[in-house]
Amino acid sequence: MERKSNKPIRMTEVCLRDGSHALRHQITDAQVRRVVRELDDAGMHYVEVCHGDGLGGSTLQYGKSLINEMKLIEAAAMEAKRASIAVLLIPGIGTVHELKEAHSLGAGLVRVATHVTEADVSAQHIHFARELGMETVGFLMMAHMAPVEKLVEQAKLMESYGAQAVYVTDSAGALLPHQVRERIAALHESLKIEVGFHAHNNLSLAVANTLIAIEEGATRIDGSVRCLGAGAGNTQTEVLVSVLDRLGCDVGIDLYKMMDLAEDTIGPIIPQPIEINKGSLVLGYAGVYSSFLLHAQKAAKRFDLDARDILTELGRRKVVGGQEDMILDVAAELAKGKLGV
Ligand SMILES: C[C@H](O)CC(=O)C(=O)O
Ligand SMILES: [Mn+2]
Repeated sequence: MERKSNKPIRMTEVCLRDGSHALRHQITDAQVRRVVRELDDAGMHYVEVCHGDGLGGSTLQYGKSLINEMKLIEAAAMEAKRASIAVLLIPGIGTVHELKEAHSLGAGLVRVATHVTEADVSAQHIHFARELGMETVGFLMMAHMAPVEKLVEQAKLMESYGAQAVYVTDSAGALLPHQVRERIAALHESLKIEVGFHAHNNLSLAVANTLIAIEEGATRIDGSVRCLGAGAGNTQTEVLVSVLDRLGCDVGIDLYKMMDLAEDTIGPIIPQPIEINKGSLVLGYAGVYSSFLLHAQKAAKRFDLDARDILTELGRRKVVGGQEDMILDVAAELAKGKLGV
């Protein structure tokens, strides 16, 4: 495979963070321990562990965690011999206090996540993480909502604050292949630091888009084993590793071990198939944050509505991560017949 970067590809497994959405944040420490142990043994580079909405996300608004994420981070760090434990932090949801605690328990990398046009709110957290000595990465969410020039501008801000890599984050699984190509190419050209890509599979494009990202120079790549992530899940790790292997690109991850983990360890944890169904498809089609799916389905039940109508209206309003309260507002308005469907 032709790649614009000659740096090694390093993968982050997100099933224990993005997958937390799909599991309604009910992950146990025993599950975390087993998954981390097996990922570590398979050669995974980074394993992200925390609430689905990042540090501090366990709230009524985002969903309460069964087990305190700090306990999960500590358990993960105890199991990982080679892999680095990563956490995600959305400034405002998580604070520097939680970051400090996560670091003291063994987290080695933080991804500071903001909406794609709001990189400026990441400055304090990026600086703080660098002072702690953590590997520090910027994560620009809902990347389909900004034109290429804006994305480059925002990524450069994160670079100037000290980020060591910046991700294009396709939170809604809405980016089309040519849009991934132009975004990653522009960042690879404009930044001195590494570029990453995080996909959601709502339009069944996650693996294909990830391959394009790698061709265009992305070297930090996210996957979720068995697609365990929000919406239709992420780039399926074991599938990506297989395809990369077929393309002659060795990422140093043991394929059979990943397959066994997907089948024997993750399979029994998943309460419902993570698939492209009418709900997750609408996420990608309408450009809605993937973690809104289960909240919208719950609201649809409560107000006797079709979740697709709620999601479509949220997409029309260009709602972004952090505006989860809008899901109930929109559902209530639809139920009162205030909005046409
Ligand atoms: C907090 C979000 O779930 C982060 C993420 O994985 C995304 O935007 O996608
Ligand atoms: Mn995600």
